[in-house]
Amino acid sequence: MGYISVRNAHKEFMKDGEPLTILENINLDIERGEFICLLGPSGSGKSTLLNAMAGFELVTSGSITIDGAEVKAPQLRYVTVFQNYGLLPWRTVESNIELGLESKNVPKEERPAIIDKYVKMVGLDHARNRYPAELSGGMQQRVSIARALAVDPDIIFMDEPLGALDALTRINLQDEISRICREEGKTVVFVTHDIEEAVVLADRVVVLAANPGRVQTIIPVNLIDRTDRTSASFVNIRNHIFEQFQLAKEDKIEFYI
Ligand SMILES: Nc1ncnc2c1ncn2[C@@H]1O[C@H](COP(=O)(O)OP(=O)(O)OP(=O)(O)O)[C@@H](O)[C@H]1O
Repeated sequence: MGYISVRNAHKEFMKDGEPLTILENINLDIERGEFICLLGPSGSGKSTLLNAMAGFELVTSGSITIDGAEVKAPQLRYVTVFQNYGLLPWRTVESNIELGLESKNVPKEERPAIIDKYVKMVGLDHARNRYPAELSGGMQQRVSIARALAVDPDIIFMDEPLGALDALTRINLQDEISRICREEGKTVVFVTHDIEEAVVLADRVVVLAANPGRVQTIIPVNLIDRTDRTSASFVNIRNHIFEQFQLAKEDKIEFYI
């Protein structure tokens, strides 16, 4: 059994008074320290699955456990980073990073050293006294990542955290997230619909198919240099995932007749 273990997970939402299956029979084991990307077309249930693992949603049947304990609600040991940064506009960069330390009741005298470490790690030392409105989108997302890391979570759940950023900022942050999360040995579950992003980040890519959301395939990514997006091995894996992604997008209705 994995550190995060999803067993026969099934999720229904009500639509027009009828139950609609969003996730069907999902089985997935994630090991401690693994970086997993959930990749799939729109509506394949990536966010629903992430939210169920993070405790924001309950599965309709089946189970999700973390370290052997059933997930029933969000916990302080796990943090979630969303696309919209979630920064408090009236607090500076430092003070936003401190937010998580406050909720974890880290003693006040220990906080400056922790904030200092993570503000530097995400390259915002020069902007530590600025307010969110004075930061670019990429800088704001760096703050939310620093805030997530600062509480030293066991698991970081990320739901398309780079979705709103321009291409260059996105590439830089992909490389940084990959480096930082590996250095810190974090277990990460990261939702994306960007194939290249998944190759850069993931130890394994879980490709989901839609209608209903289910696991199409799981592809390991064994790259020595993840930052070289032009290497033959990078392109090979990207193409392989692309093929699976295309298959996941095709209508599989014949299997249900
Ligand atoms: N709370 C809800 N109530 C009803 N239906 C929902 C709810 N949350 C999600 N859905 C439906 O579940 C399906 C899967 O949504 P989800 O956001 O998990 O997919 P996704 O793969 O993350 O999509 P995207 O890439 O577009 O964000 C969608 O059809 C969505 O409309």
